[in-house]
Amino acid sequence: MPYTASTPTDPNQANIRNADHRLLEFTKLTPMMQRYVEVKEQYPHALLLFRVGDFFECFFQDAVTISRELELVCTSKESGKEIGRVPMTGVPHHALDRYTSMLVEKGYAVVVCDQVEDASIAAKEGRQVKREITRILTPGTLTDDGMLKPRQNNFLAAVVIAGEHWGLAYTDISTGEFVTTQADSLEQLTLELLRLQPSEVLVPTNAPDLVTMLRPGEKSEHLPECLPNSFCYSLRSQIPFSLSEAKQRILQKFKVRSLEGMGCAHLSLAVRAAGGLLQYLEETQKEKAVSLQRLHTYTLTDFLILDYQTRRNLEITQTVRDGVFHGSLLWAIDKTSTAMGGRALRRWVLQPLLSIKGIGARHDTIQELVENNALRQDLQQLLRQIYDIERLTGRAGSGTASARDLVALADSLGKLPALASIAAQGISPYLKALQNVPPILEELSTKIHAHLVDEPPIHLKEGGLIRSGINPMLDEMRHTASADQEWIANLEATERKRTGISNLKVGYNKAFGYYISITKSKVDQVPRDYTRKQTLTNEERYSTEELKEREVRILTAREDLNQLEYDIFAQVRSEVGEHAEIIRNVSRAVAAADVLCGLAEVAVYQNYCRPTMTESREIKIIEGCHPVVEKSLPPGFFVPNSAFLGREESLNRPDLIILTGPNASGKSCYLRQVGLIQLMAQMGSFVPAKAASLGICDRIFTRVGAVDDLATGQSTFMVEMNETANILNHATPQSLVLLDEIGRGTATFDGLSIAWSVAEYLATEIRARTIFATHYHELNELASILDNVANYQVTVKELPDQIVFLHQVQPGGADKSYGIEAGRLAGLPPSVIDRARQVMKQIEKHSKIAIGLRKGVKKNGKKECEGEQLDIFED
Ligand SMILES: Nc1ncnc2c1ncn2[C@@H]1O[C@H](COP(=O)(O)OP(=O)(O)OP(=O)(O)O)[C@@H](O)[C@H]1O
Repeated sequence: MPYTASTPTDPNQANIRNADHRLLEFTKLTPMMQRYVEVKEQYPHALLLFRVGDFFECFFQDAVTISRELELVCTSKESGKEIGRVPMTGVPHHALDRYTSMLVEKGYAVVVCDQVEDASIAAKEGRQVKREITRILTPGTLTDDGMLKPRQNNFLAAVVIAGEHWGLAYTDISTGEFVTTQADSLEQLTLELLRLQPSEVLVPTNAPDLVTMLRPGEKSEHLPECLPNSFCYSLRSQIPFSLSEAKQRILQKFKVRSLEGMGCAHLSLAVRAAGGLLQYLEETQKEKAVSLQRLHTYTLTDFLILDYQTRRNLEITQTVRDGVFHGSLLWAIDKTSTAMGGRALRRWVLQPLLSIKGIGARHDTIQELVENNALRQDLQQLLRQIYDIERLTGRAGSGTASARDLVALADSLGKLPALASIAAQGISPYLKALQNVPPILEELSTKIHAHLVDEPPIHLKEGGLIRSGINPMLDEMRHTASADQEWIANLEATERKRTGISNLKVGYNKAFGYYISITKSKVDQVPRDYTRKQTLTNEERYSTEELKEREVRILTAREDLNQLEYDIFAQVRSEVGEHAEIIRNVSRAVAAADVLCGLAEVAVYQNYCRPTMTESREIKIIEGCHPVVEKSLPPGFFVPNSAFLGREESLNRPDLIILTGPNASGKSCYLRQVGLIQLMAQMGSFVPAKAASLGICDRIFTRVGAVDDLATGQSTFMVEMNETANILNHATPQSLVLLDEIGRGTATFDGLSIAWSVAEYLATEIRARTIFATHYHELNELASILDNVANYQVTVKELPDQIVFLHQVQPGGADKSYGIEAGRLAGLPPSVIDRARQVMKQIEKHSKIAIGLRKGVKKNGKKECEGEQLDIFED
């Protein structure tokens, strides 16, 4: 549906010259359009959705077109590559929410417009249809360079402290999710806050460190990036979150006798945080706006820990360079069909599991969905028709759902039995969970459909919501009202006949009610019983006793009627709200099934394999790929590489790999791909490899690249050292450590020494599974000293006038760095290159590096040297 821009004729349009030219189709710059212009400038990737009658169409922005199958296809502005698509064929307006929330979930700003005039009239007059923006939905805040930051969410959190330990409770205002947990350290707590990105955190005054840390703009080791700009926190000294008071509040709120069923009975800090949050919600009246789900508890130690740097370096939800969704892991694997599924996938990817059983249940389900294409496709087809049940139920529970929300909810609930019966063909755990749809949900769906009309109006108090035959009183009132309406309809003809005024009209407006309108030239024919109501330039408006009487009757009856309709609607809504907990349980199962169908689809199309998960320390990846780089390259271009890590009694695998290779050969890519494969396996996904056997990791650490942190005034080297210190202080033998270029931010010898000792410490003291990418070829010597260290290199082929990157990781250390060669290819002047070669020869001649070169003897897996182990650059 291509867009054709018209030439601006309205002077108002001059104001929008900076905006996208497509705005020219608006005929008037309303305040909302002005807002659109601002949004468009702020959010270059905003999509614009137009509502046209019962359907909405999408007008493409820079990056969006509509494909032949009528899907909304979003493509990257820079690369022109597709980044996602949404089916758009004849979507009824109540489906708008589903699509918009899905797009917002995926990181787009969405502008929704309503058509404000009849398209056929506009077409006849050769004009564009007038549209007005009704809603602008933005997913997050803007970065300095105009890109979208990840969506800002609706989390509200409360924290309590006792010694080293913390209680953390949070609620998602849009879904009513209400959760509590405990953290054993400040690091654990802040990691969780970073994952949640709450828009508000309540902090007690006795946690000054956290208070300082959360101050906007403040950065620290634990919170290296402050939470979003909109983030604010309240110091609630008045909320002592006392245990007994907190318990009382929770019991009262959920009308239960004990905390046992909520899993937090023994976790006093979690209870106090939850109680404090409840108190805050009550005090600030926010409680009325949230339909809280029953409190549940989770344990932070059930999940693989991904610290802030690792989330950033592995580009899990957004890319490092641009901070955008496109190019992230989530982008590569998100094939969810529902907004709930999208949210669940995000949770899963940020909280990979530690339990083999839990991971196995997800893998089993994916395997079944991979093997049974028809089952997966049938499920996905139905899932696409399901709206955001979680949020719609939340709105029903808090009394903010519109009639359209309820109809959308009913449509979705009505699909669940069919979904369950398709799932019944499966045997895996998550499909079984989908089979239990409580009958009450179907009853609710039927009830909503029986009560509400198919296309209810937006405004609840304007009537027209409830079907006939539902309430005798309503039917009676409608009957009376229609008799009066008929009387009014006949009045014009009656009065024309009585007065002989052929152009007499009966009209209505909100300020003056019903009136009889007579043109000025005919006023001498007005009967005596007419009383004047209003004088206009060319007409006089009158009323009669009878008309006044009818008017009062009609207006009162209409008000009563609308009120009764609203009451009936509110009753249905609150009935839905009463069953919110049951609906949410089912919606969680739907979201999980959606995630798994999506992951299965990715596994099928990208040829992923099911990893074997073990309790061992083994990391064995055969022909692994980087999920994002592979997807971004043409098929067959990515060179797969294997990885073997984790020394064990019987097996001679290394704990530490020293990875060398020229610039741009693929070291970082390899490093990240090993991390991503481990993470994907533990979140329950299949992995981009031919085969994989993976021991569970407790943490993944990464240290990639050297970036100055100007905001905190930390130098490249200090940032690097802080991050390295954090790794050395927290890594365990179960951890996976990925280090890229440690020691590059300082003088060569200092850097080399530090790189050496860090690698040695990791291999001998911690024995964490580590890949250490470096340009210091001297580190290859470590492999001859330590049994659990191996050298690998990324290979290149040298041709007379160029280097060909083979991107192949092979055993052995690289003996050449090709740095000067890279400089030559980059266009450094020949004289500079020649001089560099000369200088290098000199350095090589005069400096002999003797790092543990002396003959050593093996003892306890370590080679012991006769003399000093480290003699660097000794002549
Ligand atoms: N296995 C691979 N198959 C195909 N292309 C690859 C592979 N690995 C990396 N590449 C390509 O090579 C580019 C450079 O890779 P990468 O950044 O990992 O190199 P590097 O060795 O870490 O470089 P530097 O030392 O300069 O940081 C990547 O952007 C990617 O497009």
